This record gives sequence, structure tokens and C-alpha cells, in this order.
Amino acid sequence: MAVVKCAIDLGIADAIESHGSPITLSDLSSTLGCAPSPLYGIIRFLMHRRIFKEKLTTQGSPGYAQTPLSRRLMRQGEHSMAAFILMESSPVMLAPWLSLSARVLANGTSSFEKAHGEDLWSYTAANPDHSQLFNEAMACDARLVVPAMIQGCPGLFDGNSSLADVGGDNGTTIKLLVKACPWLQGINFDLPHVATVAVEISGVEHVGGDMFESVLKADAAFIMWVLHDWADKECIQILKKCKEAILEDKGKVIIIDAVIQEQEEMDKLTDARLMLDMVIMAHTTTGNERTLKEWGFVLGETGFSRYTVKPPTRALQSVIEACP
Ligand SMILES: C[S@@+](CC[C@H](N)C(=O)[O-])C[C@H]1O[C@@H](n2cnc3c(N)ncnc32)[C@H](O)[C@@H]1O
Repeated sequence: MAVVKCAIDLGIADAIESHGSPITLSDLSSTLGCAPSPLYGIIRFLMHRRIFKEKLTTQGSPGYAQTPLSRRLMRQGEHSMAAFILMESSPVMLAPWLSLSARVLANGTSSFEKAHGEDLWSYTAANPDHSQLFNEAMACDARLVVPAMIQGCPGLFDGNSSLADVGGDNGTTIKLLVKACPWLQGINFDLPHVATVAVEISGVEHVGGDMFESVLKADAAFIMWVLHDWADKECIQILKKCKEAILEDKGKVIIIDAVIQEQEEMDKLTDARLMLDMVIMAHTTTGNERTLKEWGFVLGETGFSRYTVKPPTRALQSVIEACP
């Protein structure tokens, strides 16, 4: 991750993109103000990981070009994952990894709290710069996941006229959902320090609150990358509040989260899902990724009458639809 962060910091992908065609090491070095030899080492490493690729320039000299992966390292644009990588590689988020054992010990404590003296949400509330980086990071992920989900689950919001995105962060997700389903009135619900600084979005109301206390009323509730931050008991509490907030007859709670496969079902994204489990362990106090059986327990204890799990489409997450 340090090398990928280095590429973002240097602006390698942005420089190649602005050049518009494959660029030589010498031109790239002078554009970026870098020494050619270490820059070559960074690019060689990233080419080995298929992040950049070698391609002849228009003059026939050896040069470097973008790939779909390297475009994710650009600072701007709908494909950028730069903020996500910069957030995960920030000193704030790296420090808890050094205390991962604290979370695992029987009488242990949260790795994040050990490193920073408070949990992630209190820390972001007290540190606006980190909160903004976190929000931008989540927005990168939402831009990737939401279109895949809409494509993979057509008709998900048919019959609903309002939707509350619980823990919706700066509203990027609900903005994409309302754009794709213009009949939806969107509510973006998050902690007050997040909701109050979120920029205005047409068709969306930002509401600050605590999902453990209550969730704003809507036909349906949507909750993405939130429940994995919490233990079963807390998830059941949050889901009960969602269940109270939605319509009894045609309401539903749509959960977007990973499902960890059993050994025999593992696929090429299993590694990423298991990695995510470690990230959640390092950064949250009680969170973890869940297997289908573990999701079944949480949903059953909340009192949902039925649920369906749609496998992911080009994404780490599954779509779990739970009905009252
Ligand atoms: C991992 S982020 C997911 C953000 C967003 N759903 C997404 O996928 O891009 C978890 C979100 O839960 C919010 N959150 C944490 N505790 C909360 C609470 N008690 N009430 C409402 N939101 C909360 C955080 O502020 C954060 O935006």
C-alpha cells in the first residue's frame, strides 16, 4: 500500500493521463520533478502488479501507459480510489494495526482505541480533517459499488417512494440511488458531525442523528458498510430501529455488506473479503464480517419475517433484502 500511496502522492497516474499517450521515463521524471532511477523502481514494482503497463511512445521509445487499475490512482474523477487509499494509509488508520493483538486477547481492547484513546466515530467527530478524508474515501467506494449494485439488482426500489440511507456518510450513495431511481425521495441519515457538513443534494434531505436511538421514517431503509462495524447485539439494535422506521406492508431494509463464504464456496474475491475483515477488526471496536449463517442469526433475532441474499455483481458486497 505504501508504494501505491507514493504513486498517488507523486501524481504518476495524473501525469500519464494529462500526457495523453505513453510517456518516457525521462519525460515523466521531469514532469514530476523526480529522480529517474527511484521513479523507475516505483513504476517497475507497480507494473509487476499490473497497475501501470509498458507501451511504446508515438516516437517508438519505451514508455509507460495507464491501465484501468492505474486510473484508480488519479486524484479526481469518478473512477478515483485515491482518497480511499490515502485514508487507509494515513498514520491515523495505520497506527491501530500495530495493536491488532489487543483486539484479539480475551480481555483485550479495541486496537483503534489503544492507538488513539477513543473509538473511530468519536475520533472523526473531534478531527474534521480526518472526518473529511474518511467521507471522501467512502464516497470513492460508493461510486464503485452503487452502479454495480443497481445493475445487478434491477427493480430493487420498485414500489418504494422514499428511502433512508442509514449511516449514509456525505450522501454520495443516496445521490447515486436517487439519480438512478428518480421516483425516490432520499434521506441521508448519519451522525450530526457528518450530516451538518454534507453538501446539498437535489432530492435528498440530510438528517443528523444516532441510529441506535431512531431512524427517520421512510418506505425503505438502506444500510451499506455499516453493520460490519458492529457486534451482533448492536446490529440487532440498529436493525430494530430500521424495522420500526419502514412501512409494515411494502417496506424493506436493504443491507449491503460482505458475506464471507464457507471454505468450499470461496472465489477470487474471498481474499479481499477476508482482508476487509482484518481492516474492520483493526479500525472498529466490535465489528467483523459475517458468514451467511451469522447474517441469518442477526436477521432472525431482529424479527424479520423473511430475507433474501443476492450474490455480488463485480463487488465485494452482497445485497441482503429483509422484510418485516
Ligand atoms: C463505514 S461508513 C459507511 C458509509 C456509507 N454507508 C458508505 O458505504 O459509503 C459507516 C458510517 O456510519 C456512520 N455512523 C457511525 N455511528 C453512527 C450512529 N450511531 N448513527 C448514525 N450513523 C453512524 C459513520 O459516521 C459512517 O458514515
